[in-house]
Amino acid sequence: MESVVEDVVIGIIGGSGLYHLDNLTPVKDVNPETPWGFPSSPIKICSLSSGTRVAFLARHGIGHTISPSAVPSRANIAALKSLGVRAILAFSAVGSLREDIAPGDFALPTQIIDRTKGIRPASFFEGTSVVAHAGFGDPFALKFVRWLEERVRRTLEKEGRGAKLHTDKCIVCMEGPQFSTRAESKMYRAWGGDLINMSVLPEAKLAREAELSYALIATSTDYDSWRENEGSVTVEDVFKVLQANAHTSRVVAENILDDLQTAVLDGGILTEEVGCMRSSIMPRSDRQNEGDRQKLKYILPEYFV
Ligand SMILES: CSC[C@H]1O[C@H](OP(=O)(O)O)[C@H](O)[C@@H]1O
Ligand SMILES: Nc1ncnc2[nH]cnc12
Repeated sequence: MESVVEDVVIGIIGGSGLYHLDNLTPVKDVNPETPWGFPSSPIKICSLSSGTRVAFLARHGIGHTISPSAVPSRANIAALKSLGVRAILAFSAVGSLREDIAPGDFALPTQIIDRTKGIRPASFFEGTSVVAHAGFGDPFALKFVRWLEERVRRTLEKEGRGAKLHTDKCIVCMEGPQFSTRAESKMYRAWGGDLINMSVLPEAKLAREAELSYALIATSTDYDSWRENEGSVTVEDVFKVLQANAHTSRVVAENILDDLQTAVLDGGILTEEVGCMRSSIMPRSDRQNEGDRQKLKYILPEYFV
């Protein structure tokens, strides 16, 4: 197991367009091998000018070589936890299902609709003899999300690009890799979806199982395919906005990470997730396989002694 990287308690997961945080100073790369394999890319430990260090991971690999269905999310979450990370701030390029969420706007979702197709390993307990049912009614760490709201909004205002922050939104996570049909896009709107991506699951579920606080900054790139008389989304549309959104994401990270480090170390924004698996794992039985318990110890050392 990779040893804890001193002082690193925040993990950043960068999505499409956000493959590095080059406004921070690189300290070193680490590449922990977990019981679920290696993460998408080596993890970059980066430092702010204050000395605050964070762990950055590119979800699709540095050269965007991993498609959303093939992202090794279990290895990603386990690797971050093994370094000592306690809160994950993830970024994602998303489609907008609402007129008022324009390309270039940012959003902090609080709910998810799962439209993945069961082909992604979605639990650390899958394939083991240990059964657990993590609570997922509130799929994001709500205290962490609330903490972010004011700070992200202020940063967007200060940056002056006109990007708005939308809160309390519902994100649909689809399988892909193809984009949605027009009928699906309209159906998601009727269901109450506001945003759509291909990445928030199983990432958010695995963070919960590993007792990590997880929040997503959704950066809007397009209007998906629901608008009458408009073309349906293409990668070309997404790319038109991706670089500007990635730049703003780096500015947001740089502006909030010092305060976030303090908040995480205080523990004030972590209270919901820490300890949540204690009541989610089925009681120990002598039928549980010892090898499985050792594997799970990697993410939950308190429960698998
Ligand atoms: C490049 S468009 C579709 C692709 O972009 C998003 O990636 P990420 O969430 O990692 O920013 C979306 O989820 C899809 O994977
Ligand atoms: N319209 C869209 N659908 C799914 N994922 C996306 N990522 C960016 N735009 C998207």
